[in-house]
Amino acid sequence: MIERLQISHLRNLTKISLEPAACNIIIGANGSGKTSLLESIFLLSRGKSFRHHQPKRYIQHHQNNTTVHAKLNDSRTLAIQKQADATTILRLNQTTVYNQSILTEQLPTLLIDPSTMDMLEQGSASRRQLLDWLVFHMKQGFHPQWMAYQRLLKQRNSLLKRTRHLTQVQLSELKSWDKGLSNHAALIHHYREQVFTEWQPYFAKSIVQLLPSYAEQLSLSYNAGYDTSVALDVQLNERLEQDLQLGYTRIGNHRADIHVHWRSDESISDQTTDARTAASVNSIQTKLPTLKEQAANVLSRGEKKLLITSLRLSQLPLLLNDRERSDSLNDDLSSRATPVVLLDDITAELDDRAIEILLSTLAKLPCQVFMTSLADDILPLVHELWLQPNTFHVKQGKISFTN
Ligand SMILES: Nc1ncnc2c1ncn2[C@@H]1O[C@H](COP(=O)(O)OP(=O)(O)OP(=O)(O)O)[C@@H](O)[C@H]1O
Repeated sequence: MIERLQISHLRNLTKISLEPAACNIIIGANGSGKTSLLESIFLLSRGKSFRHHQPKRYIQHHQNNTTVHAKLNDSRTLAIQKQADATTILRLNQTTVYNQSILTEQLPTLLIDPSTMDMLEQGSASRRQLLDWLVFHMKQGFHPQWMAYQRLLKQRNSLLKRTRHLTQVQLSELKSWDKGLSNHAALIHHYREQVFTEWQPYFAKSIVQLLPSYAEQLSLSYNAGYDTSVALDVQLNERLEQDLQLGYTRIGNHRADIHVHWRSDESISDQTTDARTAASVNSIQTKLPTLKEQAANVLSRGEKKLLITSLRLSQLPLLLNDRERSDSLNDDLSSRATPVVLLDDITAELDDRAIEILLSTLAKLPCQVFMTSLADDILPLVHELWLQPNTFHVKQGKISFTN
C-alpha cells in the first residue's frame, strides 16, 4: 500500500506530498487537478500517462521534468522521473533500475476512467491490454516473450512496409523472423489462454454482484489472433502475398481480443387476444429463439460502465489468490504491494444504486483505492464502507486533507 506519495511538476500539481489511507477520495472542481493525481500513480506504475503519450504534455509548463515518488507500507520506495525528451529515470529502493516492468510488478495499478468506457466498441488494443495486465502479473514468463514477439513483429512490419517484392535474402530473413514469432506466439497464447480460463469464473461472480440482472446472460470469449491449431509461421508463409500487399502483418498474438457476449433465451408469456381461443387458453408460453449480440450493443452507458468495472475488478481476487498460491509454493513470504485501483470520476453516469453496488464491491477487495469526485455527496457512503477513509480536497493544484 502506498503510504506516502510525492509529486512534483505534474500538470498543475507543483509540489504535493500526501499520506494516503486504504481508501482515498479526491474531491475538487473541474480542472482542479484530481485526475492529475491519479495520473501520477499510473505514471509511476506503468511508466506512461493514460492521457497523453508525450511527457511534455503532462510535465508542468516551463519545467524540464516531473517526478513521482512513493513509499510503500513495507518501506520499499519507488520513483520515476520523466523528462521532456522522454528520458526516464526509475528507482527502486534508491537504486536505479532500467526496466519499467520492475516497478509495474511492485505496484500493480488498475485504472477505471471515463476514457475506458468505450473499450467494448473500440479496436482490440484496450481489451487485449486488459487481459495482458492480468497475464503480466500472473505469469512471469509472459513479458519477455511479448517483448521479443513485438521486436520481431516490428522488424517484419517495417520490411513489409518498405517493399512489395522480397529479394531472396529478405525472404530468408523474414522466414527466420517468422520462426521466432511462431515460437513466442505459442507461449504467449498458452499464458493468455491459461489466465483467461482462470479469469472467467471470477468475471461471472463479479457480474452477479455488479449487474445481477445480466448474471446468466453475459459471457467472455478469447480470440488468440490466429488459428492456434497451426503453427503461426506456417500461416504467415501462406498469407505472405496478402501481408506484402497490406504492408503489415495481419495475424498473430498482436491481434488477440476478448469479447463480452450477451445472450437471451428467455421465454415470454404471449397473451392471446383471439376471442375464439381466449376461453380455453389464457396464455401461451412461447419459447423465443436465443438472441446473441455483443454486450456493447445491448447495455446502456451506465450498465457498460458497470460491465467494464466488473471486467477490471474481477481480475483482483484472481491475482491475489494466485499470489497467495505461488507464495506458499515458493515458501516466499516477502510481502508484495497491494494492488491500487484508480477510479476517475466515480459518480459519472451511475445512479445512486449503481454507485452503492460499485463501492461496496470495491470495499470488499483487498486493494488501495483512489477515487475522484466533483462533489462530496458520496462521502457518507464511503465512510459507511471503509474504516478510515482519507478525504483530499483539491483546489487549483493545491491539496488539503480532511479526515
Ligand atoms: N502541462 C501542464 N502544465 C500545467 N498545467 C497543466 C498542464 N496540463 C494541464 N494542466 C492544467 O492542469 C489542471 C488539472 O487538470 P485535471 O485534468 O487534473 O483536472 P480535474 O480536477 O481532473 O478536472 P475534471 O473534473 O474536469 O476532470 C487543468 O486546469 C489543466 O489546465
